[in-house]
Amino acid sequence: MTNAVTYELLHRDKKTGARRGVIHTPHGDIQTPVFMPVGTQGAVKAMRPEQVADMGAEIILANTYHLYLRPGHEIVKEAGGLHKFMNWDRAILTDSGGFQVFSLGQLRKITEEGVSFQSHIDGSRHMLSPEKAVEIQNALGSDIMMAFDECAPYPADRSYIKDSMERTCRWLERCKAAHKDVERQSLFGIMQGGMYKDLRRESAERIVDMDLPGYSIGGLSVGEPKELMLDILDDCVDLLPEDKPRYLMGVGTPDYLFEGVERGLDMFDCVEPTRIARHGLATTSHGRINIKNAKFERDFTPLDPECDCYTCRNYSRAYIRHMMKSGEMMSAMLISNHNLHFLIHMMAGIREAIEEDRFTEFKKEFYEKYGGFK
Ligand SMILES: CNc1nc2c(CC[C@H]3O[C@@H](OC)[C@H](O)[C@@H]3O)c3nc(N)[nH]c(=O)c3cc2[nH]1
Ligand SMILES: [Zn+2]
Repeated sequence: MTNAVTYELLHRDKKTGARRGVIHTPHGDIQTPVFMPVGTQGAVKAMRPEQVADMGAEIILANTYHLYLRPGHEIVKEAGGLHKFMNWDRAILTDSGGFQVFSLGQLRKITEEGVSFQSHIDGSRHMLSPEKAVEIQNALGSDIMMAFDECAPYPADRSYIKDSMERTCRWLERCKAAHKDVERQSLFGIMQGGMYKDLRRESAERIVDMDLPGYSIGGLSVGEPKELMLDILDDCVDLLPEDKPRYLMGVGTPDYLFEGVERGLDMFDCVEPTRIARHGLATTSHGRINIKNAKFERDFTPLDPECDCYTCRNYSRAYIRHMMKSGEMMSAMLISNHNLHFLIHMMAGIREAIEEDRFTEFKKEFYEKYGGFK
């Protein structure tokens, strides 16, 4: 019985925890460390799949909660599955909806069975359970399925986090029991435990015991201070198996990516690159720029002079500013393309640096040019 998804460690940096690997999936290999563009509702916003593939993305995310509510997982299944439906033939990771249903606040009720909630679209009532989350992801046909978990809020007291983490472990047992075709899709477990290192250790022990093909660290990037997240990571990344992929959910911006890689994490996802693009913010080698700024009105240079993406090869800051100021969709298309390319390209640089045992130097060079992080 071979798992759909397997990990191969290729090289580890001599001075830090950074590691270089490959994740083998039924829809191709993923070079790690990897940044995964987010396509929550079945599209990476303002991007066509060919563009996302051309810039080197080997895996994208989609979301169980959103696709279940609209258009419905049965429709996606009838269409031949999510790869066919969205015209993406590389790897897909679907998040379980754990994060979404918990961020619905008052509109949801948690029981041992699962979470009942009101749709943010039309107010209709639904129940997401571990079994339901697995059924939906089976219908979507993603290569990596995330377990149904509770992404606990921050801050939260210890007793809440303990109960929540223990329930998430029980839900993981149920996800594992419900997922049958392990050769077609791999179920990843999610470590919870809030900001309590002992609860994180207990969560790690219990989920690693279930011997799943891969694991993620959840419950972070939920508003906690950066130092706190890094302190938690210092303690818990190595609790996850060395021979499996380690995914940090919802992270992040360039600085967090470097910090996560340095601690031995392999996979990252964040909506930021496309979300900030829609507000006119571009990530460049010399920090972030807000294209709406009047100083770009007659600036005929590219967003980032060191970037070779489609946007930077063909358009100026003045033009993109004009597109943004006149409300043209082209601004979101061009800046999203650049921001994603920037992160994908940055990760390629990180992979190369790890191979050549110069990750620390690469990180230092990047930080010196990029300047202070937001
Ligand atoms: C941003 N910070 C953050 N995101 C997180 C996500 C993904 C959000 C998912 O929601 C959408 O992005 C907001 C995308 O589809 C993404 O996969 C998480 N998902 C699960 N299942 N469990 C977690 O503990 C969790 C924690 C997160 N922290
Ligand atoms: Zn560019």
